[in-house]
Amino acid sequence: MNTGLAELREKARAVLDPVHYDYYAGGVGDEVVLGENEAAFRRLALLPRVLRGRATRDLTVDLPGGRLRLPVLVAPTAFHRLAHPEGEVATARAAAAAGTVLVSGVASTVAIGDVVAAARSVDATASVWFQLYPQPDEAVTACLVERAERAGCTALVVTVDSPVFGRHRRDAEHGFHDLPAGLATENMRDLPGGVRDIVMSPEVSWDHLDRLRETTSLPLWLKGVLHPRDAVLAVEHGVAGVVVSNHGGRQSDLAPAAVEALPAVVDAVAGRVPVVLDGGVRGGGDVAVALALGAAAVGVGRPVLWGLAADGAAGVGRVLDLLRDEFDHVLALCGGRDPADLTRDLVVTRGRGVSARCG
Ligand SMILES: Cc1cc2nc3c(=O)[nH]c(=O)nc-3n(C[C@H](O)[C@H](O)[C@H](O)COP(=O)(O)O)c2cc1C
Ligand SMILES: CCCCC(=O)C(=O)O
Repeated sequence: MNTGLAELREKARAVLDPVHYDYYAGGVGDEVVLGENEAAFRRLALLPRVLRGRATRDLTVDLPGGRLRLPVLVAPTAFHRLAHPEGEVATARAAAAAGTVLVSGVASTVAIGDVVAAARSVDATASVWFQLYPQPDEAVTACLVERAERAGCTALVVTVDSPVFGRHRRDAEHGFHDLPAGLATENMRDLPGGVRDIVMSPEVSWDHLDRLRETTSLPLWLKGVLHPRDAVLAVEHGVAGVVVSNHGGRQSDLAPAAVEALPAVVDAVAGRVPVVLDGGVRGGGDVAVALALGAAAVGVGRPVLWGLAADGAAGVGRVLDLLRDEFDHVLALCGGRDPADLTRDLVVTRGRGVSARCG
């Protein structure tokens, strides 16, 4: 892990209520996938290419829903006001200042309108995406989508890896089920039928996704895809992009490491839509490996929460700066001029030698 990120994590651990630290840090079940997401990156290496570099590198990536000045976006995570009193407002400012996208969760502790306003107060062109779980009551989903549109969000991210809540052992041990007094999921107020809670439903289907897509003209990303066949279905159902993710090891503890699921999804999608990866990205080298395996960008979840807890917007800014700086350095070391120079032939599995057929 990048040493700066490790320091921020330790600072976060020191300042956070241990119950809230464990909510952020923990995973499902035995936390096998939680560990594997990071370990899988350490099993991969990048072959440098020589004599083809450039003094300054262009890290920009264009995605449906916004331009990123570095190929790292802020993955949606719940309850930022547990980490810092400003919550998602601070995260939004930092993401906008870094020139990247905040995917703001439906389970935010600041209403989406205020999140977008915070981002735009820093950069009038900032893009904020809205993440939601498709609700079994489609009137609720439609209302959430309309709120995101009215707020000025430029894409929707539909999370589909949560037919039921993941069982997080650390939360169960602490008895952590509810937000403390004074904090609430602000997007979940005044919804049809008086609904207040986010519902996870195993009955949500591709039909729900089709109907959701008909209610909006925003680009729609599908988050939580691991099976290549689902990636193909996603394209057939008209998504603008796919996020390969096991929810940071918080849903099925039998899932593969995110980066291990990436190449097959990239192959299945075959360039028709961009693929983003999240899970276990802890340094610029991980960003480079994911891009070399075909991701257009990566998402980071927990490191942003550590930065937020450690130092509010400045801490989140530090996380994004560290990742940008380290990614740029690794790109230079690989003889890359821009992210497109990171190709799959550069990726090697440690301990298995290098194929003479590379490239
Ligand atoms: C505390 C926490 C809360 C999360 N909440 C959500 C959420 O509300 N919606 C969602 O789609 N993903 C959620 N995620 C998953 C992240 O979007 C992302 O997939 C994951 O954190 C990436 O792994 P990383 O933390 O190793 O970077 C959450 C993750 C964490 C750690
Ligand atoms: C309804 C909140 C869901 C948060 C979440 O997705 C997580 O903690 O992983």
